[in-house]
Amino acid sequence: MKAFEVNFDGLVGPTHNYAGLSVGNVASLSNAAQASNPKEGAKQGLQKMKALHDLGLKQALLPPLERPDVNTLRLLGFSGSDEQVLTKAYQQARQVFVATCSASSMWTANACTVSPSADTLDKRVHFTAANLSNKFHRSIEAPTTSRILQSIFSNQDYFAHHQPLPQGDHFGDEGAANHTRFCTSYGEQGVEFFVFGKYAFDASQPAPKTFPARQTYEASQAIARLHQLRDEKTVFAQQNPAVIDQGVFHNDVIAVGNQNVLFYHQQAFLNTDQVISQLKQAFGESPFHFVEVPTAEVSVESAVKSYLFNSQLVTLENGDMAIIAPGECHENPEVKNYLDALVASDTPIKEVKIFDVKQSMKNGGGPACLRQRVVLNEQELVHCNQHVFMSDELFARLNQWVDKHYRDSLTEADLCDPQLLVESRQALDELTQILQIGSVYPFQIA
Ligand SMILES: NCCC[C@H](NC(=O)CCC(=O)O)C(=O)O
Repeated sequence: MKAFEVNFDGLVGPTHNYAGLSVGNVASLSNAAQASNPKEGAKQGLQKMKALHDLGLKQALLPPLERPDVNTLRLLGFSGSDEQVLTKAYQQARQVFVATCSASSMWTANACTVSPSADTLDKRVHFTAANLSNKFHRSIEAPTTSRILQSIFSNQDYFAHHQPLPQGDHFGDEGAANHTRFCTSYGEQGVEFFVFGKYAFDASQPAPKTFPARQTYEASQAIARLHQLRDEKTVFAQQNPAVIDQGVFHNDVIAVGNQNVLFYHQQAFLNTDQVISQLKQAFGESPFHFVEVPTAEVSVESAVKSYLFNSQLVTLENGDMAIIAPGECHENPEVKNYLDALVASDTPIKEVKIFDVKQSMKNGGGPACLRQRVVLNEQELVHCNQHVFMSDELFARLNQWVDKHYRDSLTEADLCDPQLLVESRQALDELTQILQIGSVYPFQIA
């Protein structure tokens, strides 16, 4: 049966902000406390979604989470009216407060790991919302993310949902940012590739020294078990700890794959030769393209600054592949030269399309972070919520919705403005109606 890769982009939320919350993520720390522009952020994201839709790709979206997260603040002992909860938290525990305001749900690559039905033993599409244990501000995302995923993919004949892995460092799971699927065509059995940062239960193994390894080997193994993947079609690889210490906090900051192409930096993996031979063996006879970017042409520093590898690698209608890259890739001469040479060389990657997603980039999220890939066959496609799919009408409707509800400047002090909470809840309530996803937010189900 014919199958498609659907990109579910995260919509930038009405309280999009820069709080400097992610140690190990260079952009997040260096832009801390700058004023953000939620309206511009949402529109940049919508432009990218519309452009991919116009290219003939299947494009959908996931709504942002409610922030500030008043419920979490209540769990932490702040009480009274919602307004009082915000004020007390801001005054008494400012850093805790800003963590509950994070823009981070927009990076839907981290929302979950998805295994297409062609790869799973029960032939259902499997979803596990990521526990995002390594960062407090992200560890509070999973419950609402799960509700949203279950609402969009509700038919249990086709879709299986697992609970997030247990919280805590040992099973730290960052979702699809550390997971890639290779295949000849999307509907056929593929190879699932899990990249982890460290072994949680074996301290004798190599691990980064300065910055945290967010994804563990044991978490990746657990996801593969839950998703009923075949051993011979699953490959686990360790990220090079040295690049984690240079700001490569997820594998998707240093590698991206699509169909039979792995585009990666020379220093991405701990044992590259072994990774290549395991992937070849799991993939079988069909041709596989390893497009390795040498350090001599693009340094790790340039890769981290430009987010070259945090591009989307997509298959166009004519079968060629295109890189959907952030504008920063054309501002960096090393990276621009590399890309110019790449599209002229003999690989399936024939085009580079540049997008301005600066509002996201300032928090360390490029085009790849902004999307969750869900491979769906024709039947699965008709059994999921149709109202989250991009169309000319939805694009126009969401731009109007952003114009109506979003501010164009937000500072830390604004985040405890009770009026902002009211505005955001109105916006999200309306959004759930536009997307017809039912009541998913804590303020709707309390
Ligand atoms: N896949 C991209 C994720 C980026 C995300 N940034 C953040 O959470 C920064 C938020 C802030 O600093 O306000 C992270 O590091 O997990």
